Amino acid sequence: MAYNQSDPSSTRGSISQSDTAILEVLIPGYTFISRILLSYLHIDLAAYLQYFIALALFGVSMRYLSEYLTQFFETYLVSTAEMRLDDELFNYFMYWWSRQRHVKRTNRFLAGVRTNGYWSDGEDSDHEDSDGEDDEWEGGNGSMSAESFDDYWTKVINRDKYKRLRFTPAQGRHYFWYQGRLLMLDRRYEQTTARWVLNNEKLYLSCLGRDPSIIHKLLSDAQHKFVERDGSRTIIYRGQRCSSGATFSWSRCMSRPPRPLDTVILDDAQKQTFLADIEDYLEKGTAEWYAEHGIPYRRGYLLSGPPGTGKSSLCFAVAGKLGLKIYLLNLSSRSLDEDNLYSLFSELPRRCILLVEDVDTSEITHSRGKSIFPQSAASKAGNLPPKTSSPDETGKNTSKEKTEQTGITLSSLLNVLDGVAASEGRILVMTTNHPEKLDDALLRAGRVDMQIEFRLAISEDIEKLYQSIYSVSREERARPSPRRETGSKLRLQNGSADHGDESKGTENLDNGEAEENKPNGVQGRRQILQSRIASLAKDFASLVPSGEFSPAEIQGYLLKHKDHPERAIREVAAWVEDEKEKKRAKKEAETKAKESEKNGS
Ligand SMILES: Nc1ncnc2c1ncn2[C@@H]1O[C@H](COP(=O)(O)OP(=O)(O)OP(=O)(O)O)[C@@H](O)[C@H]1O
Repeated sequence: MAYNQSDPSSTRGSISQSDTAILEVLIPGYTFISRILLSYLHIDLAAYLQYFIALALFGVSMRYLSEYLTQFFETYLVSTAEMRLDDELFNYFMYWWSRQRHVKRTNRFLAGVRTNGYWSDGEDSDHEDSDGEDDEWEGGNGSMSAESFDDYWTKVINRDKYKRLRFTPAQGRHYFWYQGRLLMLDRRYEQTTARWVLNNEKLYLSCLGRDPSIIHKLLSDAQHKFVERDGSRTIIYRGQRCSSGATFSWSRCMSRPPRPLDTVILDDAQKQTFLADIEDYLEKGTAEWYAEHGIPYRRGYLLSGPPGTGKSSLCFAVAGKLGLKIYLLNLSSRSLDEDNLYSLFSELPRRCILLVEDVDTSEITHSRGKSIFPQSAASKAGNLPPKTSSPDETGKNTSKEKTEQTGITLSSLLNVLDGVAASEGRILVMTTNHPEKLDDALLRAGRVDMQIEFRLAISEDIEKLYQSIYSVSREERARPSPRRETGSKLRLQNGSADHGDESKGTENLDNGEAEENKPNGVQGRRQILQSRIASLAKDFASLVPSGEFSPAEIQGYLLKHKDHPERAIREVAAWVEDEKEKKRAKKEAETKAKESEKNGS
């Protein structure tokens, strides 16, 4: 470029006016800056321009090169696993991570006290955090003096004040060693436009080399640690919107100790039939048998009966006995639509219990009056009560309205239950207080293969309930020492059921350690206690009318006297009268409300 002395712009260096204009576009303010530099510092920017351009080009090419090299490195020389927040693996990994020593040394972490996130799901946090503190409470001789309660309670309250701190890796990259290999964890929060998604997180776990086996090993180690922690607990999942916000998925909501089947009081034959049927269904070879006969491998049960009669308890106990996970589905969820329902069903594992509680509360399951399906086998056999009313008959609930209210229709539900694309291997358990409200199509054989009717407690059940509340537990009976004996709290009088003053001649097993050395030691005393309880149970059952109260109501009453079996007998007559009166009053109020509604309309 020629240097032109006559041109005033030539003072800006050996570039033409058009070049300056281009530079002005590329670097806004170039003319102004170059003039300032020239006037005050006598620096001609144009003289250095080629160096600046070369530097910029070098910078850009280095950036592209580094991006290319990083991409090349990550694609061909690094193995990476991606974990999503709504996948259980995310929890496994976080749990594993929290137990590693390097976590304590890391200087970037996310700290919080939230107990319902990641691995500490609901109840689990208690189970994980208690660290045997209950042992301290039940230690000693088992006597429950006011002082020992105060001590215990102070401890509990103090512990609850200080929620456990939880540390998880902060957003960004973390390097750590695992089995002699350097690994990298990258935690990222990804942007989402969905309003309801709070936390769209992902974890990326990488190792050097194209062989990802060390990652597989770590993840399987994490899974083992997590599953071992669960032990024999029954795990419960809930269908809910997943972190991406678009679909529904199953997320673990809690785990509970398994409930022994014999604590569910129900007609023995019914209980055994139910269990045997499920066992037969899960037996080796059954799936092949179904396939050979062209029958879809699915089984459905309907547990019906008044509230508080043990429907959910039976399902939970069976799941615990067979080690099955429970998947809870709420059909009334407004955000659940047909596609989500399909995706939830397709995600069900092969062996699990799909529990739909109170199925009648979702309007879509109600009878449509005139069923387009043939009458169910169960109804034909007379197992189901006749239908009393149909929402369609009143003209109030059309199928369109039902869809709008719940997001799914009966036909989509029927299709996921046993349509062509329906999942196989699961056990469907539906519970209801009103089987008569349910649509025939939902109850037809293939969808519901067995119905179990639960009843209000009859004398036999009442006796069993009493025994189960006051008897020494199985675990305690097996234990040689009476240290943790629940029975030790029982206040019983000598001799048979005595309805007198319990403070006189009260017998308990508080001094069990010393008693063990006596000829008729603790075991003998326990047997005596058991037979006393059995005889008291008969007395109790004779005072409670058969078939009037649910097991839940009786259990509720007994719990008020859980340490006083004889007092429970003494006061039961008054309780029965009181409850009857309440029920009468409630019924009257309902009848009046109905009548006034009738008169009003
Ligand atoms: N048959 C039973 N045997 C033992 N316990 C029972 C029984 N029925 C109810 N209970 C007790 O009553 C409580 C409620 O029981 P559960 O939830 O199983 O009743 P449900 O029939 O499912 O009630 P709902 O119809 O209202 O859902 C539980 O604490 C359970 O221990």
